[in-house]
Amino acid sequence: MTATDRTTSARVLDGKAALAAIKGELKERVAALAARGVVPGLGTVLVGEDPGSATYVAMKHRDCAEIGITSIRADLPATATQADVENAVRELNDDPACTGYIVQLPLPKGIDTDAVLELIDPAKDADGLHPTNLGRLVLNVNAPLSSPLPCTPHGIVELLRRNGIDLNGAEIAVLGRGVTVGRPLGLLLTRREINATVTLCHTGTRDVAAHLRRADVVVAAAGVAGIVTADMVKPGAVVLDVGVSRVVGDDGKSRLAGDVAPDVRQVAGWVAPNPGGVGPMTRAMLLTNVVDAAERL
Ligand SMILES: Nc1nc2c(c(=O)[nH]1)N[C@@H](CN(C=O)c1ccc(C(=O)N[C@@H](CCC(=O)O)C(=O)O)cc1)CN2
Repeated sequence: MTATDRTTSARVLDGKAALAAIKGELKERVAALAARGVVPGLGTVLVGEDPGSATYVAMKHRDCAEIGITSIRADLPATATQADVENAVRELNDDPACTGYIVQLPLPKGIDTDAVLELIDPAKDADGLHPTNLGRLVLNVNAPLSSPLPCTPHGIVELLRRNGIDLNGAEIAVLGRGVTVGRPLGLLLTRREINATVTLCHTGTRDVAAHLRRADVVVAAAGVAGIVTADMVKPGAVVLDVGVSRVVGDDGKSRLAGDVAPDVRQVAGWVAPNPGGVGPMTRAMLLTNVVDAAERL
């Protein structure tokens, strides 16, 4: 199947089903590690009270419990200083029970995120966001990677692969240039083994719709509710909804909304919904990074 084979209504890229399958695969690898006396342990650093971040961290630890990964939590108050956050990172670097960890993003205003990420031991970087690991993603264009990949970009590629969608030669428009999704995704998709052509659209792009309409695959990671509408999508294209934002509905109630408008389903060949598409894959790839790192010990 190619990226733009036409179907009458969009088929669903089911991230929850893929997550369940990946958990089953990882459970076996964790059992094999246990036989070697290695227990993988995921650490998380959560700063502040953001309810979204708290939910994601809780889900990550629930996933770990299901497959036999130990959990280590460092929950800091919103008043935590740069030094407090950096100390939490140093403790996880030094903790032998922690084989991989993440700093949940975004960090509260006033915390220097780059400085915190740089302190992470690259061998324990379960998010693939340390400069060394991002550098390996840039440099190893033609070599198999043995370093962790950022979870959402890797999850997107894995979700497409598991659904038989071939990216070789595909035109892919990525909307959003953030450090957790858009920018590393562009780097990953242009690696030789994936071989896609990428247009990375952002707030400085003059005619976003024109770029999206040409694409076999659209990845919407702008964090602007409903920014991708049906008229911007080529019939039969694959559309992945990654961005999340909070909107106030007609009833005055606040709710979460993705970047992709509902009418896109009538035009697209495949849609990764939000929720239920790429989000669970982010968690699946985090678990994969933790197990990979433990296997390298
Ligand atoms: N350190 C990181 N911070 C953040 C990352 C990241 O990869 N590393 N990505 C996002 C948030 N994120 C992971 O932390 C994340 C997003 C969504 C989901 C998920 O499973 N979503 C579910 C719905 C969850 C719900 O009920 O609200 C879905 O889409 O079905 C997991 C993780 C920003 N920060």
